[in-house]
Amino acid sequence: MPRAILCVLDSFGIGGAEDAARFGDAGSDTLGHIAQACAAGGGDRPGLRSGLLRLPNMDRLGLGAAARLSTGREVPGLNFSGPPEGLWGYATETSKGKDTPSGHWEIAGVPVRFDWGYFPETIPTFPKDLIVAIVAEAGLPGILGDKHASGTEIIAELGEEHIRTGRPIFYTSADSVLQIAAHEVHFGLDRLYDLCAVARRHVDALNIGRVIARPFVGETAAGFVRTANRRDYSVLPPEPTLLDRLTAVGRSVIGVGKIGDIFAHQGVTTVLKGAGNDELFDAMLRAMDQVGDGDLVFTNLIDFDSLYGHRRDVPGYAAALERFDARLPELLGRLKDGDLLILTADHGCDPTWRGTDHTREHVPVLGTGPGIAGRGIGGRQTYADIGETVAQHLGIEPGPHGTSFLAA
Ligand SMILES: O=P(O)(O)O[C@H]1O[C@H](CO)[C@@H](O)[C@H]1O
Ligand SMILES: [Mn+2]
Ligand SMILES: [Mn+2]
Repeated sequence: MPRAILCVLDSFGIGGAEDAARFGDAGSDTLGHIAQACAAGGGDRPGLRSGLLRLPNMDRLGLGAAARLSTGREVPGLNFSGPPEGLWGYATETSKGKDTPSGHWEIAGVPVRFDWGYFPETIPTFPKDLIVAIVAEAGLPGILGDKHASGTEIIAELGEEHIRTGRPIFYTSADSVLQIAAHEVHFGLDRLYDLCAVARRHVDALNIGRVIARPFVGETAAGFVRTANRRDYSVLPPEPTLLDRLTAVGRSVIGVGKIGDIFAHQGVTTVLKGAGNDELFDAMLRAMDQVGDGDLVFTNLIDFDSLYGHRRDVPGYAAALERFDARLPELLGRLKDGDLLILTADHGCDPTWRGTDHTREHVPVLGTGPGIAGRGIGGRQTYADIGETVAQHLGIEPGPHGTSFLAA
């Protein structure tokens, strides 16, 4: 009775990407740098965590071994000495971007070989005619921002002016993205969603991957917080993904967290949401009770990236990893005969790195399930090998990209 559980720890890179320099990311290493910082006391935060990074359950599956293979370096605190108990290795991204959709689509068997459109690191960043067209169609008094920014910093900077003027905050990043932040109450959540739908149509011609609604609440700069009502308006993947291939033959795909948004709601039969990694972990466990023979549970754990990676918060990232690792036995305990669990990531977001953007890295690939013997799977040349492994495990036809790492 084969089933598959694919769990993406968003942004959990393990260093070593051969093409990192092309992104200005040579030497970035999300796991390695967090572990080194923790070993040096830089991961301590009173009431949260302290000392060496402890990830014994992922390490036992082969995380430390995979990181050593990726970078050639030891990871402080990951000292599991026996042979790894899982399928273990890393994967290299072949897609041109280091963004979330590119990473997930490649995991699902569809590398992104075309160039996304990006906005330049100038102020203003957005083309004038684009903004004029959106402002006119949406009936806005104008916009604020119009630059590259961190989403939490820009609402602290411009949130009060936004409430005063009714002008939404437009910003972007190194990703192919137009983000719009607006107050849930003063501007209105539905109005923000409508505005994003308008913007989506206008950025199609510029080949922009996503428009993202970023609602927030609070009344003053110090008190603004983003809510869980973020919504992504994504373009469709360029080819049928693993999700499409499964649902086309009648299989169920439960998307947990952002998966539905990332795949533009294609190939997902059920969506389970949750606020934060713990709720999403619970939802993943529930999903495992709902799927049957030949089905897929596909989970994205976003906090690693959005709360800690982009915020360059080493203790927060370390604590989130330790929390996930501590709960991993709950997941392992739910695996039934025929199940394949794969833990991986979509890109890096090294919290010790300059700026606030993603980092181009290898990602870990750890697989396990009842009766699956531990074995190194090496450095995979595309994330698509993960999708093809799931395809083979679930007994559907192979796709055009990638190679399964299960025995034939
Ligand atoms: O700083 P925030 O708003 O979290 O933005 C981050 O989230 C966006 C979408 O994943 C990325 O483009 C990144 O810049
Ligand atoms: Mn991501
Ligand atoms: Mn991100």
